Amino acid sequence: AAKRLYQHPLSKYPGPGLAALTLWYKAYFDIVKDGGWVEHLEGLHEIYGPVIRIAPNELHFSDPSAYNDIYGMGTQHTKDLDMYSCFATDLSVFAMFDHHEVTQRRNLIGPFFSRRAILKLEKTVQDKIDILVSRLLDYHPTGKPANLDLAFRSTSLEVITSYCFGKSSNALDYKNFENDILAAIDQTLPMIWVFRHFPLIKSLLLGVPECFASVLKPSTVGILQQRRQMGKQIDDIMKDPSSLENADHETIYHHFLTPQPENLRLPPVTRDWLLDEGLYMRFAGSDTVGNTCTVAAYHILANKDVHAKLFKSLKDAWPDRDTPPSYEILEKLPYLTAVIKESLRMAHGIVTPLPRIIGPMEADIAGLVVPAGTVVSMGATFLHKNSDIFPNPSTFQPERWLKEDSTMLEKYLVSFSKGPRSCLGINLAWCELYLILGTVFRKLNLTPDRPSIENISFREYFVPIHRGRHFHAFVSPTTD
Ligand code: HEM
Repeated sequence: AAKRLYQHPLSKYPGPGLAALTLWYKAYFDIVKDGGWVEHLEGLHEIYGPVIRIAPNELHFSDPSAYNDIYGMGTQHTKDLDMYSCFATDLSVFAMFDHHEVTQRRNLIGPFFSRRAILKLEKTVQDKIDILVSRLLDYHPTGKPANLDLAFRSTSLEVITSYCFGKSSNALDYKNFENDILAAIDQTLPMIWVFRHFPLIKSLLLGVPECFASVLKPSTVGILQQRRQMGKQIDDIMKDPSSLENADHETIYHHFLTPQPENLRLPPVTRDWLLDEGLYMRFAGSDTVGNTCTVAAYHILANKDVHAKLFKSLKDAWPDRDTPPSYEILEKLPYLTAVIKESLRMAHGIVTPLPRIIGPMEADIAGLVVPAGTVVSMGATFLHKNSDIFPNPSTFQPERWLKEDSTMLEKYLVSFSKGPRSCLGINLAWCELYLILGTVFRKLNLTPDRPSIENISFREYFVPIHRGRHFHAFVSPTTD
């Protein structure tokens, strides 16, 4: 213990003594304080300053310049598998750490999510959003409020499932948007910190047949069912790849199963790889977009001026309700763009600081020389809530993105992270955000039933899990 405290290369960094001694310090906030680590970390930075030793071998930074040093273009620090393996999708690109393999895999998947590819499949996305709008309008005659949280997450789940797999998840067809896949995510997500700190529990619970899991830990049954269902889909495709010819559009399976040029020397396609990739993509593509839309709707509806301005700019660009403009027209609307950027800033994307292992050499992070092998991170919330960069950070102000010098702010908007491991789905995400928020706020009048900051404050489980009751609103059509 004395060695860790006084002779370790990180001994000179400030932080709680217990954190320097043991990983259980963090585990306590993750598990016992129920996703309370980031909130605690904010308090630690107020006490100890911009760099803290948060575990025996880990530093967390809050100095804005650290973000680029850790994650920016040209960095080669690897992902820390101690954290990334808690998602049980070890073979997906998301959990890969070898720099060379990551580049190969990203080059393989990247074109499927390129802007060109997204523009080609814009109609798939718009069709799903039209279903969302019509499902929300079903609430109008009932006088009951709709659960917007589930409605948005179901939409993004449906988009990613159709886009990637060429199959509908039917997520939008369920009563009150309560579908099995989101239920499985909601039940399993709060387990990730248990899986992280007790990897044996993960192997045990995810390795047993569903019938045993239902006895051991019923909340993991959903995820096992999802694995089984997606596994079956993959088996069918691998058995008969020609079945892909019937799909309406290109899917990730087309992409993965198309023979790659010899010189890429990619490892052979396996069922386990396709399964991990598919499961991760469905998770990455659903909650992130859905949460951002919920945060956007909450703030737009809480700010009458913002709502009025947004509606006016949408109506000017989209005079006839029944003739929607294309994504390329919507993305040119300055006010809608500012609303989306501000929503991304306040929703944060992924709220857990993303851990990287310094290497292969020591590195300069925010002016400090950090030894190779050290785990470092900086959470997006620490940039997004920095009042020197974003004055009044807890106020929703799309206008901050419309000022002359606002392009300067872009580099501090890190919801999609930056650099070699930044979000692969960013083009799809932007397209969805424009089409969902544009369509919903052009076509619907929403009135929150019980707005409260609880609806969007969060517990940190990689993505934010909003506290309290989901955000609900009464729905009626706009008349002009
Ligand atoms: C508003 C929506 C989204 C946000 C805020 C977001 C955010 C992020 C962030 C912060 C990362 C980096 C994670 C890390 O370093 O561990 C990431 C990675 C990733 N995202 Fe997204 N994402 C969004 C939507 C999507 C969508 C729609 C997809 C489509 C499938 C997607 C696919 C991925 C993938 C595959 C990675 C892993 C990349 C890698 O590890 O190299 N994301 N995303």
